Amino acid sequence: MTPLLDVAGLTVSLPDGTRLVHRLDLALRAGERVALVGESGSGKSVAARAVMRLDDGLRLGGSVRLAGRELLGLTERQMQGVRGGGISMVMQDPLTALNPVLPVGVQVAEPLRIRGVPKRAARREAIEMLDRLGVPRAAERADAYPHEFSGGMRQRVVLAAALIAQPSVLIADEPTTALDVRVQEQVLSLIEEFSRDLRLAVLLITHDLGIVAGFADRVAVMYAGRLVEVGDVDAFYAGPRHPYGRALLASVPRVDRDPGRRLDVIGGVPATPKALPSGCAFHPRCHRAEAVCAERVPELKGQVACHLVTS
Ligand SMILES: Nc1ncnc2c1ncn2[C@@H]1O[C@H](COP(=O)(O)OP(=O)(O)OP(=O)(O)O)[C@@H](O)[C@H]1O
Repeated sequence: MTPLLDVAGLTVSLPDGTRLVHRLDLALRAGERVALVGESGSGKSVAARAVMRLDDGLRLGGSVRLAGRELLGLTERQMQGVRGGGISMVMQDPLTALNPVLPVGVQVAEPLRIRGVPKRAARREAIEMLDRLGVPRAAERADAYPHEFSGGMRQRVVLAAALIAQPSVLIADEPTTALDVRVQEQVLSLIEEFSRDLRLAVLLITHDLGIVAGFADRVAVMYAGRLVEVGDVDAFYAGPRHPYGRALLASVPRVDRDPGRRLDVIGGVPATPKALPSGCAFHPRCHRAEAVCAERVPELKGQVACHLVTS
């Protein structure tokens, strides 16, 4: 079956040629939920923003197709039609995503207004969407301002704005990081509900493996700008194939293990795409497919990538 979102060989570089994301391949089917995990700086957000074409200064290569339509060649005007309607994105901090001086109902309705829906009809739909996402007294609350909402309610408002124009793909970049655990679960289960009911494909970006198991169908692991592993969620939790995936999983607290046991720590300095240790396999001059050869590059001992391959 043709994927709904098909990212193939996506490369994102700084103007000086430094690669932040290197040949990323990832496909999402309608209704599928994929978690993109990896530690801070591994390139998850850069990749997601590239799919949405949000970073002007970065150079993009490869291909991003939505329902067969190539997005990388589209003009900014054409992309504005895709954003919100085809692919929507929800970010970590709902406050920065919302305009503090506009009532939330107006902001939720905006994607419909951009698409020519008359004001009253757009407001009606915005209230319905807020209600569906569990905002109490939605008709009344639509006239309130973002600061009058709690963090969890604000994230529901952001979600309502992201979903109102019925996108087929939702990219959620750490959507629950700023929320407490109970609200985190509520927001994730709302996203899951939409995914199931409306066949919404979801790419959930997170560094929290604790929330992935109950949510995703597949897990994709990024490390230093590369996708190092993609697999079914059950297979991933049963035994990640890549050393970095294994290290990531070992550092997650689990109730079924000795609660007194100290968590594994991923040692060394994380290799970010911008600051790759020289001699690392991710370095352009190295031809090794595996992460890093610590034996061949002894000065790399102590770097996280070496630990992984030699452990
Ligand atoms: N516009 C930019 N210009 C230069 N470097 C950038 C830019 N955006 C991101 N980077 C760098 O690219 C790398 C990847 O960043 P990115 O935000 O994608 O990481 P991430 O995996 O999403 O991390 P986090 O979980 O902390 O959000 C980092 O080293 C970051 O400093």
